[in-house]
This record gives sequence, structure tokens and C-alpha cells, in this order.
Amino acid sequence: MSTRIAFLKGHGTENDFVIVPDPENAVDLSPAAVAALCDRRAGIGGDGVLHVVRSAAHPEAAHLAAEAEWFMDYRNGDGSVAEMCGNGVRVFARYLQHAGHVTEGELAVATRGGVKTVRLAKDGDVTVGMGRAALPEGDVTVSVGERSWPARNVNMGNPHAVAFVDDLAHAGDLLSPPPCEPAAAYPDGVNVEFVVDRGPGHVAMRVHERGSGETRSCGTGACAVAVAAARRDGADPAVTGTPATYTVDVPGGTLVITERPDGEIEMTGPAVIVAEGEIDPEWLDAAVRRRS
Ligand SMILES: N[C@@H](CCC[C@H](N)C(=O)O)C(=O)O
Repeated sequence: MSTRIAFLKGHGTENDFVIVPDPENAVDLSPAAVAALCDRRAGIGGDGVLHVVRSAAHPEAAHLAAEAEWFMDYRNGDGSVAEMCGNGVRVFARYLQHAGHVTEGELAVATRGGVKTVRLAKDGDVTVGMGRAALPEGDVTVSVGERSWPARNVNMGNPHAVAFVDDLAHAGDLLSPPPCEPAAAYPDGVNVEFVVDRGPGHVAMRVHERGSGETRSCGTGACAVAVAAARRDGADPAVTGTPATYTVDVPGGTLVITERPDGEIEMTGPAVIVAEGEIDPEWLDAAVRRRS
């Protein structure tokens, strides 16, 4: 009988993940295996997988091993690879704390989007240094049915289109990716955020995530929204010299985002481990075969 694979389940503002601790990178996490694990009816269920690997043991992160012991090998629920996951990196850090690999304080985590610094307390919310946003030039349009909106192209390591709308219901059922034009602006696909104002420095959003569909939250998306809102509100910290803070309500909770005058963005929000167990290798083999 093959070895059972450990897993945990966790979430950050209800963006939920199957966590697979695999320090030596020994588990074959094919796209079909990831999709099987994330299946909400036939698998464990999740928006994505947090594969926890020592940087030194992963070909994509070995060059970062001196800076960050651990690599967040993030996968979307459909099995595709993404550069970064803002809610995921908080949950990843919470798992390292839960497993006794780290204690409170600052922790560097390697991601495909670079090394991120996480501040962990004993419990409570987790803060992540998300780096700087890039704002590619050019007009982008997002549409849903007959409606369309101008959108801001924001890259947080991964691509986002942020559209300010009058009513979040106008995003519809979000069962399929909302078209973004021009397609050339997003050669690798895009995460789309729909945003309404709630008050000064306070917005609410829904998101359709590349590779996962509509989720209850997206951390990189909330950062992209805060950056787009600050530019729209004339509160660009690089211009005003003052940090801009936005409270971003998502269907699964609330994130607080601050952009500093040097462009560095910090995100604070919850990170929760809810369960742990073992994956039956025979079930996983069969599920992978069915998907291949
Ligand atoms: N939910 C994540 C983002 C996950 C990756 C995204 N779907 C992509 O493909 O870029 C977050 O919290 O940032």
C-alpha cells in the first residue's frame, strides 16, 4: 500500500485551501491531483492548494533558499499554477506556526511572485508585505452580459482587472470568466474584481478568480482594488506622501490594505486552520486517472 499523504484545510476570509505539507517535494501534485483535491463534492474541496515545500527542494525556488526557507507552491483549483496568493500566504504562514516550524515574529516566504514578509502574532490577524503593484498602461474593459465598465489593469505579481460598478449584483452569477478587452492585456488570463464604495477609504468587492471561479475573497485582488481606488480618489501615496489605507469587504470577511509612499503594500487579515487528516492514496490515484 502506498504512503498516505497528510493534508490540512485552512482559509483566509473564506478563500479556502487544501494544504499539503511536503518539505522534500516528494508528492506528485499533478494538475489532475490538485483538481481532484479541490473538488467540493468528490474531493476535500478548496479554491486552491498550498503545497508547502522547502525552497531548497523545489526547482522554482532553490535560488531563494538563502532568503526564505519555505516556498509556497500555489495552485488554483483547476490545477493551474499562479504566481501569488495573498490569502494563501497568510494561511501558509499560519500552517508553519501550527506545525511548529516557526514561532511568532517575522517570516520570509518564497513565492513565484518573489519573497514576501509575513508578520505573525501568537493568534489573531496576520500581516503580509505584498510588495509593489505594477499598473500597466492602456484601457481595459470588463463586461458582463449587456453591461461593460472601464477597468484598471493592476499587477500584484498576478494579473487583475478592477472595475468600479454601481451594484455588486451587476456582476451576475460569475459562473464563467467575465470577458476583458483587449485580450492582449492579459495573455495569461486575469482575475476580475467588481467594486462598490461603502464610504471614505472603504469599498466592497466580488471577484472571479482565474483558475478557481468566483471565490469568497482574493487577497491580491483586494490589494489591486485598494491601489485602483487610491488612484481614482487622488490618494496615490507616491504623490501625496501619505499612506493610503482601504478597508476592503469581501463576501468572506474584511481585509485592510495600506500602500505606503514608497509603493510597498501591506495586507492584514485572518488565517485559520480548520482541520487536518490524511489523503487516501488509492482514492487520489483513481481520481487522477479519471481526470487524465
Ligand atoms: N486567491 C488568491 C489568488 C490566487 C491566484 C489567482 N487565482 C491567479 O490565478 O492569479 C489571493 O488571495 O490572492
